[in-house]
Formats: sequence, structure tokens, C-alpha cells
Amino acid sequence: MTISLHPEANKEAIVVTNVTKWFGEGETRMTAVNAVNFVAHFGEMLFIVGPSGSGKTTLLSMISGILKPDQGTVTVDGQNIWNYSNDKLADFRLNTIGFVFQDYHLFPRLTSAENVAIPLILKQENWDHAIIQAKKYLDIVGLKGRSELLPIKLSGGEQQRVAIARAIVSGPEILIFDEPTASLDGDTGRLIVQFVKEQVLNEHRCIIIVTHDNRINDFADRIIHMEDGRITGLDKGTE
Ligand SMILES: Nc1ncnc2c1ncn2[C@@H]1O[C@H](COP(=O)(O)OP(=O)(O)OP(=O)(O)O)[C@@H](O)[C@H]1O
Repeated sequence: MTISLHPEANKEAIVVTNVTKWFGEGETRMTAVNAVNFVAHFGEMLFIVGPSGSGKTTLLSMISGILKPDQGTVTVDGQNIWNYSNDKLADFRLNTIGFVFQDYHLFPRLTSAENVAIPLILKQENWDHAIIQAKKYLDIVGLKGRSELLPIKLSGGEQQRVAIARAIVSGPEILIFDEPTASLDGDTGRLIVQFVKEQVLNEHRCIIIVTHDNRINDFADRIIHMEDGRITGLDKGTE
């Protein structure tokens, strides 16, 4: 029997070339990210690890269209995103990237369903349809029956799941997680990352996770090590 690969499998999702970012001027200038190069593929879960201050969040911000590099290029799905107009860049952040923040960034006065519906509302979808879709994604992340609750009524793991549902509801090709397990206990953290791997890699998205949490390293396909703004090593994941 011939097994055919998904057409997107192993295609280059993100190509980072010589990317550099400085902060400050003159004598106080420091290089947060220093001539970084790597490629991430569709169907891959790539971890970026390294000590505090090594440049991981700065690098994520440049990949996600939030912070412009001082040098180098970021190509996503074949397009140099830093050549985009401001409008196109805003469109890229809304449609192509799903970003999950360490502290979830949920809106405290909105219910779970309303939080998840936000990307769809921003894409001009009808409110009722957006809420129906949001509830579907809350079911997928295991939060059936929690859709009417405010974030304060949810545990940390549940809030993280709401943030994940919000990141995937509009079908972005690239998912970026900044320390997704930092506020979770070990078992919940592993369950969340396992869930993301199963649900999302099935659809051949590309996932980049920045983490200090070596309890989840076995989920990585590859692990990039950073130190002082540079890539210092690349491991194959162990799973
Ligand atoms: N807006 C900024 N202005 C000045 N310096 C900054 C700014 N953002 C980051 N830095 C500096 O750049 C370096 C890299 O920071 P960054 O947050 O990218 O590291 P990190 O590896 O993500 O750290 P952590 O694991 O603690 O989040 C640090 O020395 C930091 O102080």
C-alpha cells in the first residue's frame, strides 16, 4: 500500500534568515537576537528553549509580525512578512498566526465563548455564528458546558484551554505559544501540550513553543537552544 503524505507535510512554514534585533542606543545598545537562522515546517512542533533573557520572546515577536527586525528576513508560507504594508501585516496577525500568551490574556468581562469568538468577530463574522463556532471549539478543547463562565470561574488549565480555542478557532496555519505551561501543574501542562499536538498537527499546522518547562520536551519534534540572542544548538525531540 502506498501512503501519501499530506500535501503540506514538511513544506517550509517559517524561514528565519539572519534575524537581528537591538534595543537601546550608543553605549547602552544590546543585541537581544543576534543573526538567528532556522526553518520550521508544516506538521512540526518546534520548541525554543533557553535561559531568561536569551531572546526567545523577542524572536517570537518578530516571527508573529509584532516587532520589526533590525536586520534579516522572516518568510512565512513563502512571503517576506516585513515587506507587507501595515494593513497586510494586521491581516497576517489576524488570519495566519494564532498566539497563546503565558498569562492567557483573556478578557475578564467576557464569557469563555465570547473570548473564543473574538477572532471571528474581528473577521466580520455574524455574532450568533461566531458564538456557535466558539462553543464547538470549546467542546474540542474539553470545555463542554463551560462556555457561559467568566474566566475568573475557571482554573488555570481551563483558562489556558480557552486561550488555545481562541487561537485555533479561525484556523491559523501557524500557532505560537509563549510559555504555555508556566502557570500549570506538571500533569495539566503535559495534557495541554499533548492535546495541542494531536488536534493541531493532524491538520498540518506549524507550532512553535517557547518553554522553560523540560517536562514537556518529549513532545517536541525539534528543540532549538538559545543563549545570549544566538542559537547554540538544535536537538531532535525524543518522542
Ligand atoms: N522592549 C525592550 N527594550 C529593551 N530591552 C528589551 C526589550 N525587550 C527585551 N529586551 C531585552 O532583550 C533581551 C532578551 O529579552 P527576551 O524577553 O526576548 O528574552 P527571553 O529569552 O524571552 O526571556 P524570558 O525567558 O525571561 O521571557 C533581554 O536582555 C531583555 O532585557
